[in-house]
Amino acid sequence: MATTGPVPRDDTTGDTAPALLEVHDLAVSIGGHQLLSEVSLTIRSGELVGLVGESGSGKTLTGLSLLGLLPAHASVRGSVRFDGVDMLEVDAERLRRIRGSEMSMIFQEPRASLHPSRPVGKQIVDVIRAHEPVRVADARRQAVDMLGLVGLPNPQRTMDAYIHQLSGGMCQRVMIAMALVCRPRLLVADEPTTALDVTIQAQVVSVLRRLARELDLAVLLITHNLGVVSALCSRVVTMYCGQVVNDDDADQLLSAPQHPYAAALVRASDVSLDHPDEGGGIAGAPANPARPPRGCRFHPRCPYAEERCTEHVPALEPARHGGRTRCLRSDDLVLPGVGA
Ligand SMILES: Nc1ncnc2c1ncn2[C@@H]1O[C@H](COP(=O)(O)OP(=O)(O)OP(=O)(O)O)[C@@H](O)[C@H]1O
Repeated sequence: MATTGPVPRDDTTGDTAPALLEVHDLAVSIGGHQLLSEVSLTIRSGELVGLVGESGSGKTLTGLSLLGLLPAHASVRGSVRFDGVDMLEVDAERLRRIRGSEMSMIFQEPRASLHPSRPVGKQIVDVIRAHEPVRVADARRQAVDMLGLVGLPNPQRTMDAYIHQLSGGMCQRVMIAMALVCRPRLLVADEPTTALDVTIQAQVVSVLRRLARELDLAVLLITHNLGVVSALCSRVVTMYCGQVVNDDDADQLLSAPQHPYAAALVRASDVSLDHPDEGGGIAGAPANPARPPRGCRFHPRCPYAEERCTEHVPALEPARHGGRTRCLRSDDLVLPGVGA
């Protein structure tokens, strides 16, 4: 797992801020296959939360669910409340207004989300004018300001650039500017640094961290990369096989994880940090959420599994050292963290 290097984290958000987003028992099926089940998580105003897990664990589907961006044929149950609004019940027009102006999402490949033959400035102006009744000249000023805020060196010139004239890191900053120009309260960032080299990853992380503070923005950061998470997030939600299995303070997760799968992820990232040639994967193949194993979904790969883990389904419950975890053995296990 690549990392961004040691970027100090900002821990200024206390746990007393009101919940901005509350997801409760979210379940998503597509084509008759249940891909998410019992997904619950909370994000407070201004909070930076990581969403981690191996490929296929359901991170992106969770992110898309929050913004009502799942395929039309998906069936969704549970509840997603954003600032008091029930996102699963809201009508299409309200949803369109919320997206972009109150909640935004950015993706791994900014070039795929930006128009190739329209200057980036015009694309940002379009977003502003889709949400706010402002004149083009005012929208242009806002766009230039935002391009400056994300740290692009010459915002005026960037306004007229096409994406093929910009580097990957600059495109990602343009994408961030576009997502934040209407000052949303929550940004869902899906692998925003994965396509970038390590130095540029660190720059993008530091831009997100600064903007979160300056704009009082909450961020749900979806990533494989625990280095990026530890640089940015104060809390980390871990998914396995379509479920949340652990929800913990970032320091707790890294130093003394409370779920065997979370511990395996931490260990895998630590191994790849110290000994990149060793790869650092987790033994065994990830379970398929459409055909989960009986009992605890992680038990076939879990070195700590007992007989009961093969039969009983663990609930996501308060853990010994704070946070919540989904493990029948959470009371007696002591799991190694980074550097152990
Ligand atoms: N539109 C879809 N139709 C059918 N299955 C889907 C669809 N989107 C995702 N899936 C399946 O749902 C599961 C979760 O996918 P998701 O993309 O949310 O995982 P992820 O954790 O984000 O993985 P990655 O890190 O690779 O992006 C996977 O088994 C995936 O194949």
